[in-house]
Amino acid sequence: MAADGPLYLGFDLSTQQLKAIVVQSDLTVVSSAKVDFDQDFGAKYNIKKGVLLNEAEGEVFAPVALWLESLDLVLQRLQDEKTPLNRIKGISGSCQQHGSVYWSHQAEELLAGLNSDKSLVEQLTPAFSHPYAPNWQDHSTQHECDKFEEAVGGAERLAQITGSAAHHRFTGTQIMRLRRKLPEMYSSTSRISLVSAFLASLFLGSVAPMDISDACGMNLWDIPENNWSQTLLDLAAGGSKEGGAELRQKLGEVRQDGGGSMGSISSYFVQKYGFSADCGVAPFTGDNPATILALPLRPLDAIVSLGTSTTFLMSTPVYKPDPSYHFFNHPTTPGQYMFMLCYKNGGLAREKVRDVLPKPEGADVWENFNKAALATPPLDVKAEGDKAKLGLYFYLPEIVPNISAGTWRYECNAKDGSELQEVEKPWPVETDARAIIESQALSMRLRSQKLVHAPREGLPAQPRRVYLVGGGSLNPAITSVLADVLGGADGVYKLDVGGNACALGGAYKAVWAFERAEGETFDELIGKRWKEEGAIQKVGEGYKEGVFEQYGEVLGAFEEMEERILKVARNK
Ligand SMILES: Nc1ncnc2c1ncn2[C@@H]1O[C@H](COP(=O)(O)OP(=O)(O)O)[C@@H](O)[C@H]1O
Ligand SMILES: O=C(CO)[C@@H](O)[C@H](O)COP(=O)(O)O
Repeated sequence: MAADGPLYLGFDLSTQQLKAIVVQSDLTVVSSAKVDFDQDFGAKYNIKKGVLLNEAEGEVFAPVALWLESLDLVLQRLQDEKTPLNRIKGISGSCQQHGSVYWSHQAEELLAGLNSDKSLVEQLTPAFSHPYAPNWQDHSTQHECDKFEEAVGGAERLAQITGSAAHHRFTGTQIMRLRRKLPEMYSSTSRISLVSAFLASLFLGSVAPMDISDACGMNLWDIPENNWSQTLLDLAAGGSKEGGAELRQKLGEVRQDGGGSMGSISSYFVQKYGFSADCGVAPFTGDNPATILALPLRPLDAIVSLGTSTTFLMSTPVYKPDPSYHFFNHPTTPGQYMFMLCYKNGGLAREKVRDVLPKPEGADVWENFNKAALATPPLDVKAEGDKAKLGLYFYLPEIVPNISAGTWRYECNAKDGSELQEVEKPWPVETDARAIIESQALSMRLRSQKLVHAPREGLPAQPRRVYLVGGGSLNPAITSVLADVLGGADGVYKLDVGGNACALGGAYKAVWAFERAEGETFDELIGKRWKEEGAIQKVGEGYKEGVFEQYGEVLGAFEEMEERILKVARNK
């Protein structure tokens, strides 16, 4: 670490962890720390994988107090690492998307008057009108989703307005349901923050405005009009104009600039952890928008984030919304958009398949899963004439396609996907290891095919580079199978920070926010300072002629399998 010069701090408040990462102006990482919610606070808050469940209603939520305690703990851990917090010039971060935090009428006063001799949790509990934040895995809002689509004339139209069809986890539908279920809580709420604005507010000592990219995860922000949708605000607030106006106040302004400073850090952090009083707080954003800031992403590059959720991300100048995926404003660059696919059945679903296999004797819990995945050929086609195997492994109700929990196994002709039929009895558990990764990747390939074109003459349409991030990117078998299906004309790369990509994106956002020259874009500034060497590692050649096409042959059958399952679900 250089002995002087400014440092920047990035956070990631995701489902299972709070991570912090400190970088220099030249983007070198100098320090990091993390709190694992289950390990550090599992017993105290009775959480599993970071959340609490009310299965009867499909509710998934996290205690806000857990996050307050985790923030003090992660800062203490950074201090224990001897991180020179006094040199931190700016803070930003990334947080799980869609979650909402409900502030009470005392919030501003309590945030402004924090005493550094006490902890955040001791002082801020009365600052919230609701002790829980709905989590993105919540699926309690089907009724509200139907109302959102009805209100504007269907899923297609809602996607044109807000960038997405109605989704269970999106904040507008969550607010609408909570207002109906807990009217007193709603009326004693002064402000509602997304998780990103909540964490920024703690640092700012005042409720922070929402971020222009994260606001697109609510089904309330009209992207083409660049304003809240009055129709949707009115609906979420119970159907009246007065209700809609009140909700607009609770949500507050959306900050249009992803950079700059929103103000300096609260004296609580200066006194308790030795931050400089000049340290500034930049807007925080969602974890997926921050992931596309972890490296200079070029058009046709794709990022696959293998966290608790699996997401597929691309940056694009064209706004082409569709009900089966999401568009968000880009977190730093006006006129650019982020394309996203999001799956609930990501890391946890792969763990379920892993746990059916015999437990490995060594320390690597993934050993047997990986052996099985790599020993199985693509689609389990071992010889000419073998049927291709396709499965769906939804341990939680899925987002796209909107299918309830279940597992399905089908076979079809490997040459053209014809003669698709459900298999009578499950195939060996070893086959599932490769099939679940293939299934997740086929879904991404199917839904992103309209956004990609041939990177070079003579190649089929596919991404140029595929970057893998998140916990699952540490796994060589998962990365290899994903690469077989998705291609990637210039190879498949893993970000060397593994599970820390969005925290790093948050830290880079802070660098740009405070060091940008007049008019300098994020990509210009980061592009100049980012060195490929040491930041990314090539983990696969990507496009494999023959194998890529083999998966292409069954893409139609995969889509048909989903449609058949959806039809059965609809007729139930
Ligand atoms: N070696 C590994 N192989 C496969 N999956 C892994 C490995 N290490 C971590 N994971 C997965 O990564 C997930 C957590 O990823 P992370 O990006 O830290 O999550 P989040 O940001 O959602 O909290 C876990 O659910 C776990 O399944
Ligand atoms: O719901 C979404 C995106 O729409 C999730 O991607 C969440 O943003 C949380 O992600 P993790 O990082 O915890 O997996």
